[in-house]
Amino acid sequence: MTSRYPTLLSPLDLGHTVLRNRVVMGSMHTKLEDRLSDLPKLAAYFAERARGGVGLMVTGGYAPTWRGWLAPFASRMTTARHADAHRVVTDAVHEHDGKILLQVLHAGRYGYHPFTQGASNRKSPITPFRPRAMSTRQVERTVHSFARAAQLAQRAGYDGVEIMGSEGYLINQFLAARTNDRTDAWGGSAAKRMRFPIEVVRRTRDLVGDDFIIQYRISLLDLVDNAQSWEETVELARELQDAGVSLFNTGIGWHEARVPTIVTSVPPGAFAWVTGKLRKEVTVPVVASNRINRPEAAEQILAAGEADLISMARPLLADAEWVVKAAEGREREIITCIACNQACLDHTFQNKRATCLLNPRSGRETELVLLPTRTVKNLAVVGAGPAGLAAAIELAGRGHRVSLFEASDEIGGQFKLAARVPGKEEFARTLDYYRHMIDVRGVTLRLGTRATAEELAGFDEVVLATGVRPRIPEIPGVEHPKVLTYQQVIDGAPVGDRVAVIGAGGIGFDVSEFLLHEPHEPLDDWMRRWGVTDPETAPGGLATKVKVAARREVYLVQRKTTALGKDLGKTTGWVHRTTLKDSGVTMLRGAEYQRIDDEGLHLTVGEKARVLAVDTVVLCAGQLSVRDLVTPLQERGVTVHVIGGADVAAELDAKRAIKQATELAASI
Ligand SMILES: Cc1cc2nc3c(=O)[nH]c(=O)nc-3n(C[C@H](O)[C@H](O)[C@H](O)COP(=O)(O)OP(=O)(O)OC[C@H]3O[C@@H](n4cnc5c(N)ncnc54)[C@H](O)[C@@H]3O)c2cc1C
Ligand SMILES: Cc1cc2nc3c(=O)[nH]c(=O)nc-3n(C[C@H](O)[C@H](O)[C@H](O)COP(=O)(O)O)c2cc1C
Ligand code: SF4
Repeated sequence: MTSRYPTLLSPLDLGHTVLRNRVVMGSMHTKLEDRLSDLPKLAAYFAERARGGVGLMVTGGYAPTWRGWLAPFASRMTTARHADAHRVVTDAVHEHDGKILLQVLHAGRYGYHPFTQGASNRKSPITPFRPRAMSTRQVERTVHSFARAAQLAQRAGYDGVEIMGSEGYLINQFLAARTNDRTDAWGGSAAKRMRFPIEVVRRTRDLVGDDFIIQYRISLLDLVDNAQSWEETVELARELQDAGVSLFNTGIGWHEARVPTIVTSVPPGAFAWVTGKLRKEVTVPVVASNRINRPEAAEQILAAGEADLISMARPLLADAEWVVKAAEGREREIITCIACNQACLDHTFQNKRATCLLNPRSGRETELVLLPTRTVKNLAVVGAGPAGLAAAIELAGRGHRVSLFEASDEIGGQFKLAARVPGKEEFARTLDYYRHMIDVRGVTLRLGTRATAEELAGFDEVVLATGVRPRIPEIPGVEHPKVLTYQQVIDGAPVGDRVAVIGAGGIGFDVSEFLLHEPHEPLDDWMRRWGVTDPETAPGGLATKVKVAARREVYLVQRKTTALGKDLGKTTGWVHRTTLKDSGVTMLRGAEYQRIDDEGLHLTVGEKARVLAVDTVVLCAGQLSVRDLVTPLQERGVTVHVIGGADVAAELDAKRAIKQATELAASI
């Protein structure tokens, strides 16, 4: 059978070694790196991906000195003891013919601790700690520490290292005038600012010899002011190549940049063009990165000559078998990363282990194990939202006989609504995956069937995943025809030009986006809206933002006095807030609702009475669990498990729903 992905799945000869395909698993700090005692779990995590066919993997960032830590006691590679402990990881990967690089990352002023050092003492806007400027001697020692970390990685059995030169960490802090005001040999001109990474690579190559991969993650778009020009980036790349780099990986945007680079609303493949620009300037292979999650897209980027390899970080967190599924023509079985960040990057910021919303086994390979069942049961799952879908396919995967009841004529529940929100279009892939897996695993799907206690009583056990319904707040006039629930709006009910959205949780934000913008925004429009441009025309690729005309006048209102959107994800909330602000949405907090009538929504904000003269009021005021089958089933003596929104009606919590479903499936 000829592959649909001839380039993606073709080997790449690096001279001293051959990569079995063009798929790179990008670096992700999962928190399993931080303690040596967790390395067997990290080994299992990488082993699954090596078994799944990934060509080359990169670990999360390891600091080359303790001052270079991302956070106190985070991962570092500084002693022979560390190196020897890593054998378990490299052996596990090699056993499955994979290859793995250790990422060396010095956080510089991004270190979240009081002992940070930087090229200068300029504080970053995203951490509370002011770094100390390194002395000339400290700079030299730090250069050596990078090379020493690489040497230790070699001792540990790694196939190479990735040197982290992007996202605003120490290396960028040397490269950019905005963070380097040194007057010694390491600053003062573009050439002197480049010296640090060039020396790092040169000394690393000297210590590790020729037969060891040095991948350098180069910042192609800094997306901050006073950053590198494209000429400087090209000059740097050429110097690094001469110093011994084997491959270039792409880095996009410093962490302090106010341009989204990895969230769902970033169009897939958004930055491949800039990797393509670099590819024309160097002779070593280059890797495209960020928001590439499907095999067709990866193949297209390679076929267009924009890159030699494709990095996927979160997509391979979501599905360890991504490569083998693509190779075998089982694309619809791929759990496609939807770039929600909810269980990966948001966890990192909460100091929790990274996993995946869609795949709770990820990062817990040795802990959440779904084995074939010894006692086949006849099970009913009620509700085909994320909780019921995950429960049904995982139970069937273990060998149980599963019937899945869904009252409506489509699967998806609330998640189906999410997929219609502009910027969340990819959520539809999740539903396609479940639709397909229902067939693959032989689940009996009964659409358009509202399950009753009588028919459910015949099953061995029942999983209730009946989800949530919108909560209707007690506001006089709430029954006025201009009032709609979020569900009615997203289902297509007519909405006027001026709208008040009651409730500024995740759904309130999403409904506002739904009312303001068209889905499937073209890449060019997205770039203009966020001020992303060709770095040849503006240093760092940062241009002035262009406003997009909003389709409606929207008021987003909440009772709470806290900032709107405060409870949205740490890594995604600011994107939603900025989008709505840029679209002219009026945000009101501390509102007391008085009534709704022909005039509009009457409220008081502080002591002041106001009328929002709107045509439509949309209720996004929370949800209630649907649990009407619990008692009738229990009265019949049926074993009932309640999961997902039916258990706890939390907003935007498919993560909890799917995790609970998968854990339940492992236990029945
Ligand atoms: C606009 C919007 C955006 C969202 N965005 C996100 C997001 O970005 N991230 C996130 O994590 N979450 C998001 N969510 C929330 C997420 O969709 C829910 O947390 C999730 O769907 C809850 O899953 P569930 O399976 O428990 O319930 P539901 O999705 O409510 O599904 C329950 C299903 O049960 C069916 N049912 C009920 N009673 C019966 C019965 N007696 N017989 C048969 N079927 C029955 C219903 O028809 C429904 O299909 C969003 C929700 C909305 C509305
Ligand atoms: C949980 C998490 C941790 C990450 N840690 C690192 C890291 O340690 N070093 C690094 O270079 N990039 C890190 N990244 C960024 C990824 O390498 C990658 O650039 C980003 O996720 C976008 O690519 P993707 O869409 O393929 O996931 C991390 C990303 C996530 C989600
Ligand atoms: S949690 Fe969301 S962003 Fe992270 S890997 Fe899973 S689907 Fe992708």
